[in-house]
Amino acid sequence: MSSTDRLLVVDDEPDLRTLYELTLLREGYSLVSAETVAEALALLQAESFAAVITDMRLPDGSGLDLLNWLEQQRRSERAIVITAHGSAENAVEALKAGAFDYLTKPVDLRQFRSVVATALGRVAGKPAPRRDEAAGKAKGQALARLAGPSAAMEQVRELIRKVGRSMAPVLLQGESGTGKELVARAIHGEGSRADQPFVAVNCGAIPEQLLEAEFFGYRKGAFTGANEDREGFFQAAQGGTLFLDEIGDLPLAMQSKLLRAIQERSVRPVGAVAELPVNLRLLSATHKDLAAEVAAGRFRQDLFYRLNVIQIRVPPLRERIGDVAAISAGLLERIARDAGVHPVPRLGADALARLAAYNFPGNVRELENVLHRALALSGATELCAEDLDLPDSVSTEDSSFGALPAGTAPAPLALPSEEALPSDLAAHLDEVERKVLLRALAQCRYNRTAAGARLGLSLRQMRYRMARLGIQVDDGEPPLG
Ligand SMILES: Nc1ncnc2c1ncn2[C@@H]1O[C@H](COP(=O)(O)OP(=O)(O)OP(=O)(O)O)[C@@H](O)[C@H]1O
Repeated sequence: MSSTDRLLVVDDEPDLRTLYELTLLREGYSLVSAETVAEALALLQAESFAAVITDMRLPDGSGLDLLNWLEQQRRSERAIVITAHGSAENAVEALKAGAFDYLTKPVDLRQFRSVVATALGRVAGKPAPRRDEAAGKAKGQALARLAGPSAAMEQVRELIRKVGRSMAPVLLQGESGTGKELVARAIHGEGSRADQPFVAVNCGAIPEQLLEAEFFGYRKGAFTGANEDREGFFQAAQGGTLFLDEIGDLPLAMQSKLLRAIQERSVRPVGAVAELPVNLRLLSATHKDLAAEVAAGRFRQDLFYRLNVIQIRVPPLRERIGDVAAISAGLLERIARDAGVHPVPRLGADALARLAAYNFPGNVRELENVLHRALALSGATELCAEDLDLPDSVSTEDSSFGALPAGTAPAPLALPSEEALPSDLAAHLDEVERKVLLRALAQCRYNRTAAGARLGLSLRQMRYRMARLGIQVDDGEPPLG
């Protein structure tokens, strides 16, 4: 038994201590117990542990005292805090104070085993850490992709490294296209579960009536068309990270169900009788001001509180325009590689100056689109300002375009002012979207995945949009009707 398997359990109730001890011993850990903060500190001073599992309420203080001590001493122990049932404040407080994760009383032993295993980078029931070469390589990749030398980006990367070490929920706030999903991937990549699944969901892209089935899965026969059991996003992300993008778009009814799943750490598939335990890290993102949404009654305060344990603001590109050169270099390399273009084109000095003078309402995604188009149209090894085809100026009022959902913000966004206003905006936008989808599909030989990728959409999002607009395409075949 190596010292990496040694645990410290702190609880003043003898029965609970015995229960935890038996459970952990059966999993193959060695452990020591303490009844008070003072005893625990004495043990911590004498040796180091892989993890500390502590009750929140202790006779001579609180679990937070231990957390603060671990933090001050820069100790490497991961802390798991056990809080009273229904005490969201305690759980959130513990996570903010640096706890790796928390459990609520009465402790579900399956959950207990799984949370401890996660803290130790193991899979419950299996003694050896399940980390392989490939995972090692995946770790840090997204963080490395997050380019930009600005102080703002450096701060974001620093926060990612820090929060990567715990299971605390993180809310990413930022305009559309600023890189929130990339930040989420980087947090996942920095964590102990980088080799487990990362599931990204665009909450705004799922029709309301399908939300529950998509999130929690369903059982065969639960509704017409449910011909087989299907797992939901929660089950797919089991052991890893679930990233809920555009969380502000979730309807209130679904917000309640999500809150319940977070509190209970279990989900019930539509049509199922039993709950399934889930153990995952929840990251969410929004371009909205969620606090204002709460004030307006459109977002549940208790859910906001649960999601917003740690907040990372991803600043708009115009606030860190000095990042444009470094981000462009990385993007050009990727675009050229995907397109099989050699050598990778450079940006000329005039092109860089042009980019630096633009205010990028669509942020990094817009920059990516601009470079995509420039590379496709130019063919030269050095791109000049003209190849970028940027509008002369975009006033800051136009930056509301930055808030358009993913994939609907072509670059650059300037509406021809002479064009007559549509009498039915929704129908007009549907028509625009239909045309864009059809064009992308045609350009990608009717391959939905490739067409989706061109528009910044996943295959799932692409399917929803196509179904909504009645576009029927089988991969590789032109549309029917
Ligand atoms: N700092 C960066 N360095 C390199 N590439 C970046 C950076 N930030 C964003 N990108 C790239 O820009 C594109 C848009 O980023 P991403 O999808 O993460 O934005 P988002 O904020 O999640 O957008 P939305 O809110 O619309 O979903 C992606 O291709 C991403 O890889």
